[in-house]
Amino acid sequence: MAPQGSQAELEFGGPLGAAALLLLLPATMFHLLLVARSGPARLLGPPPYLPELEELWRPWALLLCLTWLGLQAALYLLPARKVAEGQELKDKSRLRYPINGNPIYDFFLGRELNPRICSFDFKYFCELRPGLIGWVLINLALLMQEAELRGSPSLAMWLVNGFQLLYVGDALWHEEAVLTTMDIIHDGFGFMLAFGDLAWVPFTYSLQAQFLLYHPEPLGLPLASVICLINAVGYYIFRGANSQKNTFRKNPSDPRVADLETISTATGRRLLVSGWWGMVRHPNYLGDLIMALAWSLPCGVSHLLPYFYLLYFTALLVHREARDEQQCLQKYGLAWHAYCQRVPYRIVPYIY
Ligand SMILES: NC(=O)C1=CN([C@@H]2O[C@H](COP(=O)(O)OP(=O)(O)OC[C@H]3O[C@@H](n4cnc5c(N)ncnc54)[C@H](OP(=O)(O)O)[C@@H]3O)[C@@H](O)[C@H]2O)C=CC1
Ligand SMILES: CC(C)CCC[C@@H](C)[C@H]1CC=C2C3=C(CC[C@@]21C)[C@@]1(C)CC[C@H](O)C[C@@H]1CC3
Repeated sequence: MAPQGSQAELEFGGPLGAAALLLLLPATMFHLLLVARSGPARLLGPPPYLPELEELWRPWALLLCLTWLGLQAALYLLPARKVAEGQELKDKSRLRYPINGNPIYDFFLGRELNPRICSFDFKYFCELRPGLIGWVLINLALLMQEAELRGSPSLAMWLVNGFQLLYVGDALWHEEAVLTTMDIIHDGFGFMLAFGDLAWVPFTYSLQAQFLLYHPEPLGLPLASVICLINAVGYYIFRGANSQKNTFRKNPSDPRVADLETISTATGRRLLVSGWWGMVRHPNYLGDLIMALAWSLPCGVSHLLPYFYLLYFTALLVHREARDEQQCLQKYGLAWHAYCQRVPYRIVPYIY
């Protein structure tokens, strides 16, 4: 069993890294929001102005947030829903309580793996609905604001809204797949996921639409078609890879995956070594990154700001891939080494 508590290897740079991220993440989010609405929209450099403290406090904004969470929580609790069985958890239901846990590190990553009140699972609830749907609603509000401002929404705004709506719709349609992510199985529910899900996703993932509202970008049909093609290629790889693995994990004899080549592991689970998962070790990340590029391109190339998501996401996925690699090495040992030899590239064929 993987070491836990005080013996576990610390991630995210340990307490120092966690302390830095606690400050950096909210500061970055504020910086991006302030800069997006300024004329020069400079990603690097100080923000154009700092709002007064009173400007940051609006009772109705708090009420709106609480109402949004309350509404989502009520919908989540509706009795008419499918109940899915989750994966075996990292702690195998045996709890250990180290006395001298580091409070900053624990606050960032969360001590509690899956906090629940009755059947209300805080982490699962936050991971998808409020933040992802909130992101789409913010995008839509920006589209409507642009229509009010300029008579009709621009083609660039339509593309950004359409692409991101597809992405969120896909995540909600395949909701059950979230149960196999490391966020649910491995990470605690701390600042990273609470802030990430509820603030970072809706406010920074909608940055392209925010940028377009203040910095209109003329976009011709030929270029728009190329961008649509890039998004379609990304989505094809992303969905193909995720569905192939999910189908295989659910039922390895399913005709759609039964012919794929696999290697056995000591745990009894097998690893795919052909199909999407024989191309690179994380084909789904590759597709996701191609889509991220397609979301930025409608904003033109005059500013770096709309490419923030692509840059951040590349860093997130490289780090996530390394973490997943460690976890797979612990789970599968020699079989994982064999897989890495057979499929040497991590995300981008022949490059990385
Ligand atoms: N937009 C965003 O901000 C983010 C999006 N994502 C997206 O979410 C999706 C889920 O990503 P994530 O949770 O990181 O992980 P993955 O869906 O990539 O799952 C990784 C797991 O898949 C299994 N696996 C790995 N290789 C193989 C293989 N060859 N054959 C069979 N199983 C294999 C292993 O688990 P096991 O063997 O136990 O099944 C491994 O731990 C991705 O599409 C990603 O792009 C992720 C993070 C952020
Ligand atoms: C605030 C930090 C910099 C990092 C926070 C990370 C979170 C925003 C992401 C961690 C894993 C995520 C996943 C998704 C959204 C972003 C977070 C919460 C998806 C739900 C996006 C849609 C995909 O289809 C599934 C993803 C699972 C992981």
